Amino acid sequence: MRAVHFGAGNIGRGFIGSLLAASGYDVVFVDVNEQIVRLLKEQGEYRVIIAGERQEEQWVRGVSALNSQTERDDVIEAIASADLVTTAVGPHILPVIAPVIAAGLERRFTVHQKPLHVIACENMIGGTETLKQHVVTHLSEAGRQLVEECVGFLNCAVDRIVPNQTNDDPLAVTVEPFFEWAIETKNTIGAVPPIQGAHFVADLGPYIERKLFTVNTGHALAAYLGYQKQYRTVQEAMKDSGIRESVEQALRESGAVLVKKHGWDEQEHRSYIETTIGRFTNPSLSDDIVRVARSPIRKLGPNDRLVAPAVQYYTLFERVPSGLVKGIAALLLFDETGDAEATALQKTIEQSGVEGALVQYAGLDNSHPLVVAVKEEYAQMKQMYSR
Ligand SMILES: NC(=O)c1ccc[n+]([C@@H]2O[C@H](COP(=O)([O-])OP(=O)(O)OC[C@H]3O[C@@H](n4cnc5c(N)ncnc54)[C@H](O)[C@@H]3O)[C@@H](O)[C@H]2O)c1
Ligand SMILES: O=P(O)(O)OC[C@@H](O)[C@@H](O)[C@H](O)[C@H](O)CO
Repeated sequence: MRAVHFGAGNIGRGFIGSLLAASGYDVVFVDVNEQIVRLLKEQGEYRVIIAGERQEEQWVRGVSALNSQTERDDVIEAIASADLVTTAVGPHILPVIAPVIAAGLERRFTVHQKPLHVIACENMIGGTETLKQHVVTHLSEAGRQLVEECVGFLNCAVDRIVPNQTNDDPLAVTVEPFFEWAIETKNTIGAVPPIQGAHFVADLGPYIERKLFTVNTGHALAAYLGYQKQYRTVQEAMKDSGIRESVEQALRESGAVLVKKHGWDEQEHRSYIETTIGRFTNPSLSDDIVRVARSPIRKLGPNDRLVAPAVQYYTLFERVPSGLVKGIAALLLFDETGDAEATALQKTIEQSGVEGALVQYAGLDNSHPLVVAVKEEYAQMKQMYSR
């Protein structure tokens, strides 16, 4: 079996590539990072270090790599003969890789019409569906028809904390022990792709929301509040009792939504939250706040980790969720100059105010009670944390 995986970064090497190789796939990584591509080609293997109480190492073997910019034709051929195409590139890169995936599919259809599955492993609701929409715009009419018959685009939820890191060996990647990969079976063509350790579910909705609105919501609170208090890592921020209490408050709020909406068992969900907080405090990991806080405009989106649970909480319980509001206000204060979205967000706030940013990026009506609450919280925080 052959898998073509776009994005040989943290989650690509540290999670998806490792699980696919363990499942018997020859993994071909596709990336634009020249050094990583060269080393993967030269070495054909890399190390995953599992940072638990004991450090364990796993070797991922039998891998190769291609550069999507300079070896486009080879990427097309690899897709033509693949059984699985996966991605972990970041939501904003999906439209960038869509043309080469479409070209690979067109090439494939001229040779054979065997089933293929595509799975985008990004932190977003409907990630693979979004990728499909981008891919389809680059296909011929015949290609579009064949995609419906032969290519299963499967949404998924992917969970493993893999911090940014610099290692002596640039291919080695340190990961947390926990992982979860839930894949929706709805659009499979024939049998589900054999992936050891993945969890196949008929309806991904409850799983992606549980993950995004717990792990990523809590992470966002820790990162944006931690940034204001000038901590460097999530682990440092979580030692601050005020921040930890805000994280817990936000997760009680998003948890109330998840339990009511999806029928998750309340006790089970409480223990899911506890496990999540334990993961944030893992002393063997050092996760930069700036990584977790990255791309604040995306994270302020109406379907993302802060605004979606906050709006749903307000709709279900007719109360403003104070923890989530703190997270949104702190996000609006995130002004890291190395982050292009943070810079753009600060510019919008300068020009249109907090209200303008919430209308533009979060899709909120300016009369929504959340807008009022976020504005108040933002003003207080700005005063408290002004540097
Ligand atoms: N790191 C985590 O803890 C984690 C966990 C779960 C999900 N995710 C999700 O996985 C995705 C990737 O995150 P990450 O942390 O691995 O990021 P990353 O920056 O470490 O990796 C992204 C990789 O994509 C590559 N890339 C960029 N443009 C490309 C292109 N045009 N073609 C091919 N490759 C390209 C980059 O060079 C990089 O190697 C994101 O959607 C993220 O939300 C991350
Ligand atoms: O990848 P992002 O930018 O959507 O979110 C940052 C982190 O919260 C995220 O990468 C987590 O580490 C990951 O989602 C854990 O599974």
